[in-house]
Amino acid sequence: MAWRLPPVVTAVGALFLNWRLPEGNWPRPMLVLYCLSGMLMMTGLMAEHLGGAGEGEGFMAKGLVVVIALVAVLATAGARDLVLTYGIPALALGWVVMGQSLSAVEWFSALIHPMLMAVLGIVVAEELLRVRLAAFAARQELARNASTDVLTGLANRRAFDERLEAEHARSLRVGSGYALVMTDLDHFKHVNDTWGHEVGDEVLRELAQRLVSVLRTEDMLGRWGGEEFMALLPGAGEREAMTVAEKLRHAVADTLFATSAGSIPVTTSLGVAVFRGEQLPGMVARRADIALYAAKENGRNRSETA
Ligand SMILES: Nc1nc2c(ncn2[C@@H]2O[C@H](COP(=O)(O)OP(=O)(O)OP(=O)(O)O)[C@@H](O)[C@H]2O)c(=O)[nH]1
Repeated sequence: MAWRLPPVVTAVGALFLNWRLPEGNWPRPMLVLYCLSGMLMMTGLMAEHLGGAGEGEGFMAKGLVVVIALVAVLATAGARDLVLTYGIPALALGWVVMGQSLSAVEWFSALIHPMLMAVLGIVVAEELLRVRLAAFAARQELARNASTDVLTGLANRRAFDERLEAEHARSLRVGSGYALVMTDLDHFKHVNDTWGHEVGDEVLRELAQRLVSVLRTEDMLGRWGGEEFMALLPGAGEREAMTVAEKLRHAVADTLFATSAGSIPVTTSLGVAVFRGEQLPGMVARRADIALYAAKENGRNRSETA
């Protein structure tokens, strides 16, 4: 009874804490304590059994089931806690065994199984942790790929739309507002036709970097279509958005693009639209598109506002 009481007390304690402090910092230390008390219970039952005064093997088997369940939960966090929860009971057991006048063979047979289990448990726990971390990293990578444009590394259309919808909803709710700046390369077909698609791709990558370097951290740039990019400027009004559009335009036009085919002059046209309480974000984007069309019509390498 004395051996079985500590795991019960810690289990009840965990339930109590879960009730009183659901957001507290207690689950991990409590789990370690829970596991340690279970391991000590098992050690105690084994020691008594070895000393001849013990409860039968049936009790040990039941205790073992409890211990396996506890350790399995703790093992998912790696070997760190297991070294403690295995180590202390193993030392206690060694101490008990040494205190008895046993032959070397009896010593060995008493200690070999717990020791073997401890080593195996620690190895398995580390391996489990490694597998779990690898699976987590793979999931993160998958999520990143699903929202990233492969060529430029920018947010793809899907990821941009998600952010735009969130910003639009926020603007409708609290009136914060935002602006969209749509950017399109001028005569990009000519770049592809003259220097090839590879060089066209190099231009797109360099363009993405230059545009990002102009924007603030809270802004977002996404690849909207083939050679179209869209910037979302939270909280921006028309004047501010036009200033940003001009900065973007200069960042492209003022310095030649260094490509594998040599230095190429590149320009962009930009269309600006500011949120005006439209019901759908697509309506704002549509106005940015119309402004961009006007910029193309008015001679390219310029910014226009809707
Ligand atoms: N290299 C490369 N080219 C692309 C990509 N996506 C779209 N394009 C090209 O972008 C060009 C767009 O051509 P147009 O729509 O005629 O526009 P433009 O030549 O830029 O002319 P304006 O927009 O009117 O100034 C086409 O040649 C497409 O093949 C891409 O990922 N890589």
